[in-house]
Amino acid sequence: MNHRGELLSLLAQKSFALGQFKLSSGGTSDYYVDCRVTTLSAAGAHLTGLVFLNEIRNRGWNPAAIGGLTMGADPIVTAVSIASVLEGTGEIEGFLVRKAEKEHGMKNRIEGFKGKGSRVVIVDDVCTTGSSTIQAIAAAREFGFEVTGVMCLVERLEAMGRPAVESEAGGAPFVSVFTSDEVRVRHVELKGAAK
Ligand SMILES: O=P(O)(O)OC[C@H]1O[C@H](OP(=O)(O)OP(=O)(O)O)[C@H](O)[C@@H]1O
Ligand SMILES: O=C(O)c1cc(=O)[nH]c(=O)[nH]1
Repeated sequence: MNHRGELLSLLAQKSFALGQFKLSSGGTSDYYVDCRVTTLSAAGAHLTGLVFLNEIRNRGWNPAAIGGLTMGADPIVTAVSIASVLEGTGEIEGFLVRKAEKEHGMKNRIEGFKGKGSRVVIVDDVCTTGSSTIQAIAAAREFGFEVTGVMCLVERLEAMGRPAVESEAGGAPFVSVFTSDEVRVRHVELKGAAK
């Protein structure tokens, strides 16, 4: 199995759950993808870094940095920056966007990489309404980054967040690695095989 297939299986096994869940937007859903269980696992972090890096390179984006809204983006950002060193394809720095500006110290909203004018990729683990991704894009632009692409690990198509994200991205492509439907199908397949 390739890295993308392995990552899909991990998400399906570790992160996907059926049930009644309240979402960040205030909506409800009959399923949830707790991506952090995957992106913070040793194997999942490794695969996440490789799969995102591969997508970034295949699209020819060549960003100076990758970043996103804490905390869904946190493990993805670190995984990609480490993978960029290990793969020797050119280093990609990391930054995180706080939900609100820090009130003491340097009073930062953006933590980590601070190369104003640099090309960056914005990431999140899940895109539902797109509100979190949109906040990260807006904060990155306000800081002085140029957003060259936007990525999420799992896109929940039924929530129809894509048009809003694409509008905020202003022409930068929005790429999802998986749809939640793909994760659900793999989850059901693996459950069936385990019986
Ligand atoms: O597309 P949206 O409607 O914004 O929903 C998706 C967001 O929800 C989750 O974060 P959450 O708000 O639970 O916060 P957390 O990362 O701090 O746990 C997830 O990590 C995404 O960032
Ligand atoms: O919309 C959300 O809050 C959300 C959905 C989901 O499946 N996973 C997640 O981490 N957040």
